[in-house]
Amino acid sequence: MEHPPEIQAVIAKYPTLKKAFDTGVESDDGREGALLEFILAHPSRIQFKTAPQTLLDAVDEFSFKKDFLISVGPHKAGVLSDLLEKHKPTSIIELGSYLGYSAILFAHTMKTNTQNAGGEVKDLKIWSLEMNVEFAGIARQLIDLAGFDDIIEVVIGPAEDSLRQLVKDGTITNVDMVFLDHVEELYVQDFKVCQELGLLKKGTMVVADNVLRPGAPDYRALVRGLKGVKSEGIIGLIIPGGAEDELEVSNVLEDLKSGKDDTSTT
Ligand SMILES: C[S@@+](CC[C@H](N)C(=O)[O-])C[C@H]1O[C@@H](n2cnc3c(N)ncnc32)[C@H](O)[C@@H]1O
Repeated sequence: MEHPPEIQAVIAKYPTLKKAFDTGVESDDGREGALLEFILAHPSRIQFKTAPQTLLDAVDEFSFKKDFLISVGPHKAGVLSDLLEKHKPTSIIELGSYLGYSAILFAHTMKTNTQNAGGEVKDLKIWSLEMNVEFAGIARQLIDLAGFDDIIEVVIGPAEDSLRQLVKDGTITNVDMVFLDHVEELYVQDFKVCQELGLLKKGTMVVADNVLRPGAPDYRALVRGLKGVKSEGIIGLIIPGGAEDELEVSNVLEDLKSGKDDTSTT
């Protein structure tokens, strides 16, 4: 397939992006199983539990050398770690686990922050919601290899159903952070589900990935127009390739009403 010169230059520099540019396919074509095999045979594997960053580095290495992965990747990982260090969440709901990269990043950062502050690691919790059973299975294996199976629970099913069930059975009553990283078209709907379930309280931080690429303009307009929410975009790069994207970081300043149809704006 013939691409414009700027795309050809990107592909020449980052060959693992070729398939995505040629076919539009970025996941679910066998690469996830190949990643698991790569990780299980990786020379750093004996360090994964003692130094979980080595596992994330190995996933990034696969994305650079073997096949592109739709994980947040190393640049956005830095942005997210900084946010966690500032906000210090102890409970997180993530919509879209994929292979567990961001969940492992969150667990590692939260655990390090908590230990540095003399807090209790046993109080940390991440619910990572994933509807693809194969991806969820690989995520659980990587989470186990990184030693975070006590902190991260991968919940299989469509995010909306899992959110409703977790709240209904009393597993979740409130969270410090929501990470939206599943499908941009569902950000508005699932943000409203979190609101309806009473999860968006004063102090909650909601972070949404990919608001520029592929883009979530409706979501951005919603959170920026909501009374009681302070929202801004932070630049994050898609790696490999270096394409500029933004994460929308929304801090809830007052409890958002849990009325189902409440969409009150400033
Ligand atoms: C971009 S990936 C998530 C990447 C992950 N957060 C990371 O950085 O490692 C999006 C994931 O959301 C999942 N997904 C898509 N729609 C979903 C839904 N409605 N509920 C739960 N998961 C969904 C996809 O199967 C895919 O694994």
